[in-house]
Amino acid sequence: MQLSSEASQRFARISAHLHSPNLQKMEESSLLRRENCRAKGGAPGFKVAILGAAGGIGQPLAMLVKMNPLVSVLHLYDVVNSPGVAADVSHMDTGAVVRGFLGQPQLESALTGMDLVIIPAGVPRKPGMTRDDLFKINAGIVRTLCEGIAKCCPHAIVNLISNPVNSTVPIAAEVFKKAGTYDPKRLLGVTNLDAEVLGIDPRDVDVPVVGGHSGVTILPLLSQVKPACTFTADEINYLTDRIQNGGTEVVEAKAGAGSATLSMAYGAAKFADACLRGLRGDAGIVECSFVASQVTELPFFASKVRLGRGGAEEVFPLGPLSEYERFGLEKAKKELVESIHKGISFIRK
Ligand SMILES: NC(=O)c1ccc[n+]([C@@H]2O[C@H](COP(=O)([O-])OP(=O)(O)OC[C@H]3O[C@@H](n4cnc5c(N)ncnc54)[C@H](O)[C@@H]3O)[C@@H](O)[C@H]2O)c1
Ligand SMILES: O=C(O)C[C@H](O)C(=O)O
Repeated sequence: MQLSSEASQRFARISAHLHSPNLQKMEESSLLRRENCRAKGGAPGFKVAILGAAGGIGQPLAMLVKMNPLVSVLHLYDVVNSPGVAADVSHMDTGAVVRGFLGQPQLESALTGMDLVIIPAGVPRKPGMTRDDLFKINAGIVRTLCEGIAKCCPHAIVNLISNPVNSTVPIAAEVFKKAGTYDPKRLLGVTNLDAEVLGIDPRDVDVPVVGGHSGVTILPLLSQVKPACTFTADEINYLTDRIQNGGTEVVEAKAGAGSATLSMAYGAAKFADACLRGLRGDAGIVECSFVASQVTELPFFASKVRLGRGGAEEVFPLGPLSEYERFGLEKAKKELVESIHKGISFIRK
């Protein structure tokens, strides 16, 4: 086939590149150039690491974060399979430079220089288990990963997904306190999935879901729903139960194959995007998250927070509660105090 002169020149240029003796150096320099590229709109791109990136949440989350124009570098870390996930995701034609890191020896390289670290590492529930049943395995995983964060990217914002969140966030806080790097504004438990099981189009409704992330600690404030509407007592009981047990519904439906992964990856990607827009300095970024808090007498609590350059820069109070919600709040706090104490004493023991 006779190539046109322009096509043959282009072919010659590509062939010269592919056969160039310093191809690897050229590729690295182009990756470095992209790494420092400006995100859309001229702001610097952010560097994000996912720890547990080969998991049921980690893989779709990696894909969704790779699609985020605010991300210039994406590090995918796991103890298995992360090089393959990185190779796969790197073929997406979006801006972020993707690298894979495998196992403890590569944890520090995965973390160094990161702006945001998302942690879905750890085992999920099987039917009949509570999230607290995951503590004995996941507590140690979260401790080790957070020790790496304290050493390699102490100023990164941390999005903690690993359950039991009501205990893993206190664990992370204690690790950071021991390392002298603790900034309560930069440690956020991911609980936004709870608000998306209302059974109505979540794009049309906003309900603050406060407290924690397990059973009765998940407290939807239906009296504060926007747009405003009133529910009957039966509807309030039904909706509250659906939201508190949304995760368990998925665990039972998956019948041993795990818990929410695709919906969690979506929720976590949205939450990470909110954190990055806050880091960029956007105003009015408000999400619910399990954070260090003075909203109640407990040291940690989930409520609406305003995300900014410093992380959760403002923690909002609960606002007016119905009698049903005040009762639910006392039940939530009773369980939460135990979970928080369990996390803290795991490190302080
Ligand atoms: N916060 C929430 O709303 C929410 C929602 C869903 C799931 N979860 C929790 O997220 C966690 C992950 O769930 P999943 O379905 O993705 O599980 P999964 O088993 O599919 O994936 C977990 C991944 O973590 C990795 N991993 C294990 N030990 C590790 C370590 N030391 N360092 C790095 N990676 C490690 C595994 O290799 C695996 O790839 C579970 O604890 C689950 O309960 C939380
Ligand atoms: O339910 C689980 O165990 C996973 C997660 O916490 C969820 O709410 O989906």
